[in-house]
Amino acid sequence: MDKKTVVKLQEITKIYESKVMHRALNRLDFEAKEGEFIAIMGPSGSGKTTLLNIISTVDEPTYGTVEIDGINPEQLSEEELAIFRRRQFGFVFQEIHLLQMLSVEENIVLPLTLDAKPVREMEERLARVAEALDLHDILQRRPHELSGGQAQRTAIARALIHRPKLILADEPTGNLDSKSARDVLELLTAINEREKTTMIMVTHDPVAASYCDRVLFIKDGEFFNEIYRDVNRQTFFQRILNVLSLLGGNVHDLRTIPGDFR
Ligand SMILES: Nc1ncnc2c1ncn2[C@@H]1O[C@H](COP(=O)(O)OP(=O)(O)OP(=O)(O)O)[C@@H](O)[C@H]1O
Repeated sequence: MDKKTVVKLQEITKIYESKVMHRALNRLDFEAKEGEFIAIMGPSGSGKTTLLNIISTVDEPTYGTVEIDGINPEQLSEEELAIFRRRQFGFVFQEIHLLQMLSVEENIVLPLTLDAKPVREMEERLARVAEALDLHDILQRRPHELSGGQAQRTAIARALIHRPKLILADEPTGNLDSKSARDVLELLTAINEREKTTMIMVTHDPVAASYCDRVLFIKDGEFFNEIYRDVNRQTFFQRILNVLSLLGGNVHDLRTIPGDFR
């Protein structure tokens, strides 16, 4: 049976009208099926974050249609949209937005607190994500007492606790050392496989992208190429590098050099 389509973007154009008009996306089509783990890559300024913002309904396209889980967000009121976003999405960013006054535990359950879920349900779900992400020993700590990897795992726990349909990540490993980055990617992969959560991740890092099922490359706001993972992550990584070298752009975008692959 065909997998369900979770995200469907058709002919998306985004024009920023500041002092000079800028076309950040040009007639881009994009689809994500249930359970897919997709990386979006492209040179700096190619429109990756703009695309992610449109998928997450934080921004609207100038032209084109967006459908998330069969719903057109433009037809929702501001309030409905805020609730839709909170329930359907989990966000993981490079800059980890944990609330400093709250403990790790309080940060993680925040999406459930906002939805006024019963305490028992919160506790059960907290226990489950804490176990999966190896966080139980640090639940009472404050964010400033965490390592980068622990803080990112806390942010992932918060993004997962309400079992969203879709996890959206913008450079989730950008600020981590290579060991913590690998831990986070392995965790995301495990969650993706176990829970069938759809994941879309913007990244400059070909190693991070090699954990995904599919890599979409964009250039100047347009579709450039798309490749699918094969059995071997090392060969997938090589193929990603090949497309990146065709894509051109700034070499500084490639924060990981091939020798860094593990
Ligand atoms: N609010 C805005 N107003 C005007 N132009 C913008 C705005 N946001 C983004 N842009 C422009 O749109 C283009 C795409 O930006 P976007 O942030 O989506 O790129 P990106 O691929 O995520 O880049 P990077 O890898 O550097 O984060 C860039 O040329 C950027 O300068």
